[in-house]
Amino acid sequence: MIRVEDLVFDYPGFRALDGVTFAIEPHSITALVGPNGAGKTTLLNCMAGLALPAHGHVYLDAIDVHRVPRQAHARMGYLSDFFGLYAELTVARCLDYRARAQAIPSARRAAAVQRAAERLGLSDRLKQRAGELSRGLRQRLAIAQAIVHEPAVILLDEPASGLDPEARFGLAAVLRGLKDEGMTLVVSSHILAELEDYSTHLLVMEQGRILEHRALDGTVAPGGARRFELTLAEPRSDLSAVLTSIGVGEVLVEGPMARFVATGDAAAQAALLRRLIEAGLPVASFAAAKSDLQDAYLTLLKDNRARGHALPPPAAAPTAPAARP
Ligand SMILES: Nc1ncnc2c1ncn2[C@@H]1O[C@H](COP(=O)(O)OP(=O)(O)OP(=O)(O)O)[C@@H](O)[C@H]1O
Repeated sequence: MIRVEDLVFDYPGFRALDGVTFAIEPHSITALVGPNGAGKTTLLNCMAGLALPAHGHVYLDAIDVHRVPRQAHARMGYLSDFFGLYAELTVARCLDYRARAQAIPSARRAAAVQRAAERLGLSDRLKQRAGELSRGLRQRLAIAQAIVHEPAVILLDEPASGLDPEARFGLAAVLRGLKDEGMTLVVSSHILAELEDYSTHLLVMEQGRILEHRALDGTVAPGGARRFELTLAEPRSDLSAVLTSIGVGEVLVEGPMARFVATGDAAAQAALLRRLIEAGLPVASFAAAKSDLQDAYLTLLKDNRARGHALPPPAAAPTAPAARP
């Protein structure tokens, strides 16, 4: 869906992206994380075709984003970390303005405005002025503007920053909804616990390079094998034997808790739960294992730093830098 190939971006005297390469699958939500200054915003700007790399390419399917940016923008939505809204315009006018900017034909514009408002839960706010909205609703309006042309891909830079817990929860539901409707999302954030709730992939950056890129769905092997966690109401000495007898693998038991690997979709997971209960186990909880993103992220950064940045520090920009628009 998106391919980023050997991207290099230089600010005056400073290399902010240094050979960044990765690919993003369709219908996924990629959490883009990294310490302050890692290069996340620069990467998103390059992916959106707003910053011209010194080297490398960004492809959206077959479209070279920097060669034919207008074609790319027709299929892409972008929300900057410092977005602006026209405070005096109503929600409907803000969306209509963006629909015009995206050259949506007038016959389809009203429907596009309604649809975007509906997707972001703003249908009852269409007549309200943007400047009167709460921060959470302004954020939703900004996202609605970014998707008014129904892009295949949306890039969001720190969409949760400054939102209260309730608004962040609502935002997570919105992002999940967009993915379920078929969009591909890349979301940068520092709030790892929430990213874990809705992201399907993790992309970790440090010093302008990719440290890690992996799926977050607990998949441990091709063919859909996943790691599960089971907690019993009380420990059972035969837990390991029971689990092995019902055909799950890599069983690890600790007191009333067990971790194991099993294959299959949601129906197979339901059947597995039924068999655990039929085997007489007092199941208190059973779910796909969480990856504990925060710990994994901190360990990754620590290991990378302990290796003394096996990667050499980013080089200073060798030539005149590309301008940031
Ligand atoms: N206009 C600029 N001129 C020079 N250097 C810049 C400019 N913008 C960013 N940088 C530098 O490039 C590096 C990457 O910045 P970027 O904003 O992409 O990082 P980030 O990962 O998004 O950071 P944060 O999490 O703080 O938003 C930083 O070291 C930053 O200081």
